[in-house]
Amino acid sequence: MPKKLTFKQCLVHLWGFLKDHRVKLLTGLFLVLVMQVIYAVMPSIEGMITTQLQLDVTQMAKGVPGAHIQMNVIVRILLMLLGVYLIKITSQLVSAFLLTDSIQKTMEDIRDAIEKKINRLPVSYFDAQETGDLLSRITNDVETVSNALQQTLSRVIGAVCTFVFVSIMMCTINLVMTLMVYVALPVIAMISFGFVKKSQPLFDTQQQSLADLNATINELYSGFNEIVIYDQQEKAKDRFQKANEAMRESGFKALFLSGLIGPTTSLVTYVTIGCVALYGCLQVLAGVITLGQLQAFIRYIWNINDPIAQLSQLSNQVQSAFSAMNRLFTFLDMDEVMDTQGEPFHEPIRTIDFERVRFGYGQEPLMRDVNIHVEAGQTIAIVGPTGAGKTTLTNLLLRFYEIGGGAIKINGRDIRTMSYHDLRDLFGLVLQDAWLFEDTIEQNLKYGRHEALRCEVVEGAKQANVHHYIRTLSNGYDSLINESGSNISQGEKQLLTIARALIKDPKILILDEATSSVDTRLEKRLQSAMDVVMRNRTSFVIAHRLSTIVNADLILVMQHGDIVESGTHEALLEKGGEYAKLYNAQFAQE
Ligand SMILES: Nc1ncnc2c1ncn2[C@@H]1O[C@H](COP(=O)(O)OP(=O)(O)OP(=O)(O)O)[C@@H](O)[C@H]1O
Repeated sequence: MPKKLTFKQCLVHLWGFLKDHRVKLLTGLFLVLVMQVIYAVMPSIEGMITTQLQLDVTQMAKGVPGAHIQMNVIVRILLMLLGVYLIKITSQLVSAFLLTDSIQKTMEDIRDAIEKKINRLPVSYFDAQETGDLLSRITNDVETVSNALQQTLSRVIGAVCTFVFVSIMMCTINLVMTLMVYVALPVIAMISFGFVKKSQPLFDTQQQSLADLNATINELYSGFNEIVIYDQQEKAKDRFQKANEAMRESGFKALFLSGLIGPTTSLVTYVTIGCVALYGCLQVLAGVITLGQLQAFIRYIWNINDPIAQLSQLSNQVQSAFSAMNRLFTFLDMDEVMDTQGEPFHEPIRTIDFERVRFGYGQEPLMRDVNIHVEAGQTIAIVGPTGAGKTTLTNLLLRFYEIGGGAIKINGRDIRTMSYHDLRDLFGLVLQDAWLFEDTIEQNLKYGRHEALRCEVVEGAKQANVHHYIRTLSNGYDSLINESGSNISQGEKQLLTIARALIKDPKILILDEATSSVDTRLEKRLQSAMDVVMRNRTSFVIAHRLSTIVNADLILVMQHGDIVESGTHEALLEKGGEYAKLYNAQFAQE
């Protein structure tokens, strides 16, 4: 398991990904700073209007000759306000554009890197991973980091700047009043952070309850028939009600607690404002500060509370962004398989050999001493009970896993000296669990050879007995296969994968015969398609049907990872060993 990264290491990785977009991002963040300076200065400018009015009115009251409301001064202040307001709006727009653009491009780069990484990871990595986990890494984690950069980063920077700039502005007005606010601030911070800390686990429980509720509903629907048949409706109802109740309870507590933050911090703020206003009025009367400054100061008290509330809420988002970054970058740091830069391999197949091959998925050995010799064009049937190692044998041939000892050779050349591309290009796969992707039938058929012409595709489909079926579809070869491939039957899918193998025309074929029961007509179609695809081709067949076994040039009988018997059908039957037992048992069933 790779080591978790520290916060600093995550930031270093992120900085690396930002390389082409750093200037944009930093300019965007600089503009956030400009916005905060303006935000801090605006109340003081507004206060200047009040101060000017107060001055003019006082002079008029005193009967000073020529005293009047100096509209020109007020208009000048208003124009100044308009100017800074325009700068603020422009900064906001430009910074939003720059941040979004740089962050989305960075996320695109990260997603690209993940996609490339997936292709460079050893197959064994995927054994230990849930597909869902990988998907969530690509989608959710990247999204969380993106949101964190887009919103959280600018909000955190904004909040810190507001705090600093507003503090400076308050100090310039009156130090004692600033101190009074600073006494109240820790109380507000404690309330905010305390409530968030208490409510967060409840929000987590609410999320968990929601997941439980969804799982319960999902099960209720998917297992509806079983629930009814086994008369478990009451139990199912109980489970649903419990999950529902748990969700209500945690949701109520979480919302109630977080809802208390606003009123309680406001209460402390109002008390502070009361005290500051009282002291401030005395200062105004004493002529230490102006009325406009007092007005601005009271605005600042509200403004300085904002960052504290924001930071308390953002702390959770920062944490989850850090976890997401950690998962992403730990994944991107994983060891990759190094491809071999060997001589290209373009010769026709003459021989395939397993020489004293040892292998185990973990510490436990599975194969201890596997020896096979195959001549070009032969059909090799691999038989054995479930878990005997049949699939493993073909996985080793494709070099999905590295062997622990011995060698696998093609034409006498160790496959470890070939590049993955050259090696895997030799093979065609027809597996039980036919894999098709969301695209047209033609694209699916051309998967192994993109340059294949339409006529070659049609020829392949004809040989695989699936052309007529494709013709019955409304769009023929351009018909779309949906995401799960559920709009075609299992048997047809298999015929399509056989056609795909025929179109690729590989030198070696690996065929995992279907065990799922298909109707006799389809079985015949499948059988003859398989015969065609195996004809004159070196083929490894994980065999389940007697016909393949009988006609194979070599039958390998596997047990507990090793080959316990090998030979032709007749020879093995005559021997009366494991194969004979297996064959007779199957024959009795047929
Ligand atoms: N990726 C893996 N990681 C760990 N163990 C594995 C892995 N794949 C297979 N095994 C184990 O190796 C042994 C051989 O498995 P393999 O799939 O090769 O058998 P098989 O003969 O093809 O079985 P089946 O007919 O059921 O497909 C089994 O004990 C299996 O549990």
